[in-house]
Amino acid sequence: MMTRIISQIFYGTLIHSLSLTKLSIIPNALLGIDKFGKIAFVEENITNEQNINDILSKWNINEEKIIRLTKRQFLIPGFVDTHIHAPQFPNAGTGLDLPLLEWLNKYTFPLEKSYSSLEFAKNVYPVVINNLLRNGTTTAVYFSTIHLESSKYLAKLIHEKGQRGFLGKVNMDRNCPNDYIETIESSIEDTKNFVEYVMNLDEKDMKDVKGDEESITNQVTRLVTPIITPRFAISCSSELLHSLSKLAQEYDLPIQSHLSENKDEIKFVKNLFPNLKDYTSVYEHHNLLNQKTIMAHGIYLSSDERNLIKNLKVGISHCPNSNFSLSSGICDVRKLLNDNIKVGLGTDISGGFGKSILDSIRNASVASKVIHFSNQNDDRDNNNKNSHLTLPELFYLSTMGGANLVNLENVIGNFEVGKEFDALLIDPESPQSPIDIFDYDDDNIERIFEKFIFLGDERNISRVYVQGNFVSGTEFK
Ligand SMILES: Nc1nc2[nH]cnc2c(=O)[nH]1
Ligand SMILES: [Zn+2]
Repeated sequence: MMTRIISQIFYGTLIHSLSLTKLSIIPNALLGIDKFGKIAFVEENITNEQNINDILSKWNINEEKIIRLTKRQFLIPGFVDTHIHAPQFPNAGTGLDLPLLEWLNKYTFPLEKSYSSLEFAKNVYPVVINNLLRNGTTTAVYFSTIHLESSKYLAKLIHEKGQRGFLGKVNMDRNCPNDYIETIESSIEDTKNFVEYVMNLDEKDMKDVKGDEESITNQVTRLVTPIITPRFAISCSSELLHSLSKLAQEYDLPIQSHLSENKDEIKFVKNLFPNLKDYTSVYEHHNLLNQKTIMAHGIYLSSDERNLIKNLKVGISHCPNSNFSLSSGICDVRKLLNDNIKVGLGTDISGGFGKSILDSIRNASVASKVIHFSNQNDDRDNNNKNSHLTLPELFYLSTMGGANLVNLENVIGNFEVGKEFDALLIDPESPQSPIDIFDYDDDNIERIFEKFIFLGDERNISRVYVQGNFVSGTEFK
């Protein structure tokens, strides 16, 4: 007897990653979602109405639950932004004339301190989440500021708007302005308060699911998770770093920070921790590196540091727009991948000015080509191991790569049966679409997908789903 209740079906083309190099395009697929937002089935090559009807009756579904995609529309998994500063949104697109440490002091800290006012936060944060959802970011790994009330408000908003989010209250107790700094005691106390508040946000949803008869096989994941967030080694005392690592262990939480982004930053860290071997060792020494840690940037890592990162299963968030915009440098992602290090993409707003992961993909492509031709002379015989990132690789990084960083590789990132449905319905022919399609394209869906990745924008993202829920886009009539 088939008891599982199917709440929605899509009929059309699916595009997703099966591995770093394997992009899968499935035309004429029927994808069913159950009432928990999980993918119940994917049937391939369904080319006639009889086949559709057979599946509908097998699952006891009524025809009205089918959303039929047009010939050129397709579904892709939602994008994962593995590094974004929500409070820096008002600065996006401005202040890109200075390198990191000067940029922080002149532009970033003065903006972030404004979030001591909840009213200020209320004017910014809804815009941030709406904007990201519109751009197809179904999961975001956020920094907020040091402020407890504004950070709680942001967590509640992510939850209400139905985005999947990892949110950290920022911790910093040194080398920052007098009016934007915490004591170690307030930092820890506020972080505990924040963590407990966020953990309770999803309680109700989890209970609703638990109360259901099918709950044992159908547990869904929580949508909003707190993440421990020492800003970076420069702005945290050793004592604070130790206390934060204890907190992460006590609550079994992920951790995020910045690592090896800028040469002056690396020198400063060396001065602050002269007895530790390198920047990565500073975080390791304080027990902050494990498989739940996400470090942004990692541009100047030595092979020893890469080894440590690989062995401890730390993920690197590659934020190429920010790396170009703050003149930080170019991260050699190919080298990280060759070392089997987990990599995802991030926007790093407002170090980077692009709000969409499509922008990160494009900048990651350019960055990898620049690295490739600057390496060409040394590595002529080793072309494959050092080549630029391909389209399947870039797409993997933006979806499955991000899922790996947040340890949700079994929950989101592609359309495997049993995963939760975080997805985007892409319409290359939407009104005002920036994509031109010609007869020459011959309805080749792979070409149209590639055009979306390099030319498309939010106008092509017609509908956005998180855990099966419609969270942004246009309603179907
Ligand atoms: N890009 C970036 N790097 C940082 N390092 C410490 N804080 C920041 C920040 O806000 N942005
Ligand atoms: Zn950052």
